[in-house]
Amino acid sequence: MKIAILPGDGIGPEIVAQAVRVLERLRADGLPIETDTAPLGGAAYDQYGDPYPEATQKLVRAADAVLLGAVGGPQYDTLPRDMRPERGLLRIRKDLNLFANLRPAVLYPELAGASTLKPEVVAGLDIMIVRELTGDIYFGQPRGVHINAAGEREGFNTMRYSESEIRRIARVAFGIAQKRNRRLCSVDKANVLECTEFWKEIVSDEARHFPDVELSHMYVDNAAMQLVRNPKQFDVIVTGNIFGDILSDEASMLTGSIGMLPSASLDERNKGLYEPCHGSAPDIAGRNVANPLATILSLAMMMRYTFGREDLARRIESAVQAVLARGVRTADIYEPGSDKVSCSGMGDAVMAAL
Ligand SMILES: NC(=O)c1ccc[n+]([C@@H]2O[C@H](COP(=O)([O-])OP(=O)(O)OC[C@H]3O[C@@H](n4cnc5c(N)ncnc54)[C@H](O)[C@@H]3O)[C@@H](O)[C@H]2O)c1
Ligand SMILES: CC(C)[C@H](C(=O)O)[C@@H](O)C(=O)O
Ligand SMILES: [Mg+2]
Repeated sequence: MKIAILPGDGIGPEIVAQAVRVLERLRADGLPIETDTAPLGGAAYDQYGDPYPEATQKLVRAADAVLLGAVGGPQYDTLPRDMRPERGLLRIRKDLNLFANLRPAVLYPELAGASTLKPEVVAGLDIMIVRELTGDIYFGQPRGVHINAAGEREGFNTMRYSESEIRRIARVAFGIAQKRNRRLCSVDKANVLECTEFWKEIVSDEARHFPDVELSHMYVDNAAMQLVRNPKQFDVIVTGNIFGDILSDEASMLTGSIGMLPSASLDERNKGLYEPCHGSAPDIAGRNVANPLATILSLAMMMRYTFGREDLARRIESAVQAVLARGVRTADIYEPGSDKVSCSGMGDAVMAAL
């Protein structure tokens, strides 16, 4: 099992360090893990002048799975676009063909009070957002800023999806729905955007192969509203890159904090990159206060999806649940009366519960 570790920027190194402790425990218990570390994002730009340098490319291409912290920071926001940390992240996703991004929003019962929504609205929540990750307005050409016919500067990006891109993500989402409660909601803006009307047509066509899954469609603006009105109506959501980015951040607050939301980004053969859904949180970086659970839970997803080790995934998830049940909380999920710990303190608690 070759695992590439990319700590990234901001809180990335702090949260990844806690997940690596968990990995090391699994290795000590006999799991044949080989790890190697490389920079991505701003850290890579600082070292190599490239947010996705060759050394990192080599390492991740040879790995079975990648564990990533997060990238980005205000000091990089004025760099030319291709040098920015976020571009490094988009390049690695494209390079490894990680088109299927799974973002499960699961509420641990102990955190019902940490959500900003009423406990009865979120209690028992378990939804899976399947976000297409290598297409859409993120990668469509042309893009840029030019002078238009009226002589004015104009910025533009292009929303684009090919039929095969839609079919393959639809098949992944239907497959996941089959193993859950067999309900799939495809989110689009088919009332306005041709590209997403095409999305809806192709997803509907794929439904023929999955007669046991109930397919519904929803406009993205309504979906944003329904997610906070009655999130438990959803089982699996499938959507494009930009809508999935936004809806998954929204869904994170249903679980108490963005610091709780893990993700898996998979290719056709379940090689994967695993990262928390949140960013590098420059506002709290370097203070040892970030919540490492989304990263630790991403490691659980790695065991499940890339290595087929459901037992180890459950072991990690049970440890997280046990720690939450004991009232251990980082600042983002803190409630009066609970036991407030640092980022590494949360790591200590998870290690003790493993
Ligand atoms: N996958 C990624 O690497 C990724 C994802 C999103 C944003 N970013 C980048 O991160 C930088 C900051 O972006 P942003 O501020 O919009 O989003 P962010 O997710 O980094 O932070 C949003 C808010 O959530 C808090 N937060 C995030 N993760 C947390 C954690 N683990 N524990 C506790 N609190 C946490 C932050 O302190 C902040 O208040 C930008 O450069 C952005 O481009 C990277
Ligand atoms: C940093 C950015 C490129 C990234 C995205 O938009 O996909 C992030 O927001 C995410 O959700 O992983
Ligand atoms: Mg995002």
